[in-house]
Amino acid sequence: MEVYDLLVIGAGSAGVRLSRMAAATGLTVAVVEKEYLGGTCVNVGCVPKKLFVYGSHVREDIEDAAGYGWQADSVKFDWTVLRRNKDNEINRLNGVYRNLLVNSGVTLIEGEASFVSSSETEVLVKIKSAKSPDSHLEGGEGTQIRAKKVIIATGSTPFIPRIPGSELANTSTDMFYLDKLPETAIVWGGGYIAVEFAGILQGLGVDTTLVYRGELFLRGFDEEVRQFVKGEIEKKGVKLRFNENIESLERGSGSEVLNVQLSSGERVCAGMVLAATGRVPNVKQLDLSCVSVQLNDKGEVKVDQNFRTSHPLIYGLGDVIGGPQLTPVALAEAMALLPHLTGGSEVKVDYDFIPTAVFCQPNIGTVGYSEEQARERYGDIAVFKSSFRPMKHTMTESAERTFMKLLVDRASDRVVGAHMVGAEAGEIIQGIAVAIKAGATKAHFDSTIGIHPTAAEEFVTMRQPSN
Ligand SMILES: Cc1cc2nc3c(=O)[nH]c(=O)nc-3n(C[C@H](O)[C@H](O)[C@H](O)COP(=O)(O)OP(=O)(O)OC[C@H]3O[C@@H](n4cnc5c(N)ncnc54)[C@H](O)[C@@H]3O)c2cc1C
Ligand SMILES: NC(=O)c1ccc[n+]([C@@H]2O[C@H](COP(=O)([O-])OP(=O)(O)OC[C@H]3O[C@@H](n4cnc5c(N)ncnc54)[C@H](O)[C@@H]3O)[C@@H](O)[C@H]2O)c1
Repeated sequence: MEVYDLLVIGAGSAGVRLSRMAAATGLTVAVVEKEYLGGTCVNVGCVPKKLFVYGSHVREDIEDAAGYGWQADSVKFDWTVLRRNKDNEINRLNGVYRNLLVNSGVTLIEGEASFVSSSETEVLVKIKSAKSPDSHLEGGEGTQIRAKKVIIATGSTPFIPRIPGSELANTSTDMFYLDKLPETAIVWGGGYIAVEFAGILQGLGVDTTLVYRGELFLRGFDEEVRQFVKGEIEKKGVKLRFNENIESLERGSGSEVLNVQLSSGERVCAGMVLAATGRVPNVKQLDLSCVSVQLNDKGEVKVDQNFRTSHPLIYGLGDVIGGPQLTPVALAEAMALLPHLTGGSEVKVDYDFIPTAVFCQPNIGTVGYSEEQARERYGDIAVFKSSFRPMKHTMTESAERTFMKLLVDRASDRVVGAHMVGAEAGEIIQGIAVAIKAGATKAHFDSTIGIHPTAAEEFVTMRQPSN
């Protein structure tokens, strides 16, 4: 039996990047994948989600067109077309990932991996599920693989709180494969997935209510951003119920409707409940106890700063080790681990100033500290902000507004946070993130000439602090 230099478990964002980069250095690499190439991001995450966001926004684009003289009298939406075109695009991407791996010389193994045992020099892994008949992948039921090093890159999976009837709830994964859309939906949760899917569903014509147990959703984001987003989402027609939770679900007799018991005592009906209540690391099927890999108190694979687990030959990367659950972070971790495996010069992942976007409608783009965090860290903070009607909507009926905010450490003049809620906020904040990461000061922002007429130019023209 061949002994691979490296066996990667999981062909998601982290696993694919690591395996092909490692194979390019001449190591013999195998990757085991149980479900789909590209992992969560490509199949049931970032990519199809963003396609759905685009799809759902078309409704507003059509409404806005009237202000510019375009008449669209007969407008119809067909979910099956959106879903099918999305599926085709994801299939295309699966093929791209397959080619990337194969062309890099990586051996693809289809199946679910679990640990068997280890010695001082090798780890033994077995493949549980059988290979599908039309698969071009190697492996199959009972295959055992030996490797000098193993990488756990198994990602995470949706978590649904245990309540009576929780099996009736859908997860974000289910949302990508629905046969039809319901007329009404309750989105349960207040994080990224909840606000993104509330926007998608409402935009596609589903009467949507978001139920969140806390005071205000998007915990951890800048308080004013959260308040602003609340207002904007409400304008789009999503009903927001905060300080509310779901206690049980029950199928209504003879109907497709669910009866939903809320913590306030009210009982409501919905065609669907989407549990957007967080994710848990994929570790259950790995039989980690066979190799004494330890988990932390959140059930994530515990690693040191070089991504090594408690076992010297086993490493962890991406969602399964906790930290920010974002694809670019998983990729950065893979690139930082590579030199440890290949003897290259050290690369560290810098977890400060990671930019992120929430693809609610309008988008949030953010980098650096919230005002609350910045005050705690730096003390004296100058706050620059602006809220305005975007130029596009001076000619439409839309009431959508844009919000921007810069936070400056008064002692050093360094910009330590930039936040935006508005169209293409993610696109705009990516550029600002480079400046902030490079240590740009407010003086640098002020001396940068704007691009006119854009919304983004506001970031270099805010002169008067609000405090
Ligand atoms: C709905 C949704 C939207 C998202 N949107 C964004 C976004 O817009 N931007 C962003 O940056 N991030 C987004 N994310 C997060 C992003 O998808 C993850 O952070 C990223 O995919 C993590 O990569 P990973 O390699 O750690 O894990 P994954 O991509 O999940 O890959 C893990 C792979 O391991 C496989 N696997 C698991 N166990 C085994 C086993 N025992 N044997 C073999 N294979 C196994 C899985 O099938 C999977 O393919 C989103 C997530 C979700 C759920
Ligand atoms: N645009 C993006 O980059 C993007 C998009 C989607 C997801 N993601 C990543 O995926 C991760 C997971 O997303 P998510 O939205 O599922 O998780 P999350 O952690 O962001 O939000 C989970 C929500 O569920 C609520 N919740 C948890 N347990 C609950 C319970 N028992 N009862 C009621 N409510 C409960 C929490 O209060 C929280 O509001 C995110 O943290 C993010 O890193 C990123």
